[in-house]
Amino acid sequence: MNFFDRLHDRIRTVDSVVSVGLDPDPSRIPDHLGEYDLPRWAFNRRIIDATHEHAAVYKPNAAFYEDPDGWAALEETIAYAHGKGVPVLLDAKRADIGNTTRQYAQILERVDAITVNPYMGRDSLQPFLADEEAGVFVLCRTSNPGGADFQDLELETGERLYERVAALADLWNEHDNVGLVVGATNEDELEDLREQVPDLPFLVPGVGAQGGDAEAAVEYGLANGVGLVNSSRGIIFAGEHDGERFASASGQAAKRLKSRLNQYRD
Ligand SMILES: O=c1ccn([C@@H]2O[C@H](COP(=O)(O)O)[C@@H](O)[C@H]2O)c(=O)[nH]1
Repeated sequence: MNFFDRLHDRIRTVDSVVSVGLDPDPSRIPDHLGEYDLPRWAFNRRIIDATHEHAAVYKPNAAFYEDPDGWAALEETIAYAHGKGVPVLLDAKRADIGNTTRQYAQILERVDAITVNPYMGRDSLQPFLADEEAGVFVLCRTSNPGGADFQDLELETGERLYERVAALADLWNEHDNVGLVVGATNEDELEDLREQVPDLPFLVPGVGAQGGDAEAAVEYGLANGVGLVNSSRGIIFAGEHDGERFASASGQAAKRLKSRLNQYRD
């Protein structure tokens, strides 16, 4: 079954478009979890237990797992999320030349969806796009301040670079498996892109810690009711100073975000 059909079902089941970002910064994990072999996994397990009823997906960012214990923590996290029935979107921003990108795409055997970087062009994304079951979210207009440096450049045609990316991603969507990453911090661009590509679901990061606009994220992020609004630190570190009660604080934060976003859903 296609990722976006699975996501549609998941959104209906939990009545939520919240993507819970699993970015377990080791410097912020509660001290008492330090006694575990894999503190990041111990942390994520508790976060998943507390948030899964509100999570449309989990979005681990690969940056927080790129060391031997990290890979192990990520494997456990993916299996546990799947055990709870929650799809996993790996935020890895992948793509490279042919043989390398084919290797990168192997990860789709273990996760449901991935973020990719379009900068190297279509061939660098081909093995991801060819996987009909997986969701492929193409970076389009990112939430960071420097996102404008390249993405807002005006091309000879008069389009912005991010608009060209959206147009190409729409063409690459032969298997209905492509979405865009568009930050909640860019309200005008969100609106512009929704008009340009009405059928592509967006992954919208940047609400919560980055201060993006939750209403715009929902209004423009969803295509036919399908799309994702991500918060990572705002959920998983909501109870950073609550000691052993950190996980229940994250559950409450996920529930609050779900309710807030649901106000704006049709
Ligand atoms: O444009 C982008 C693309 C990806 N991200 C990622 O989303 C989360 C956001 O974390 P918060 O703690 O909610 O700010 C993180 O993994 C980023 O790498 C993004 O923020 N913006």
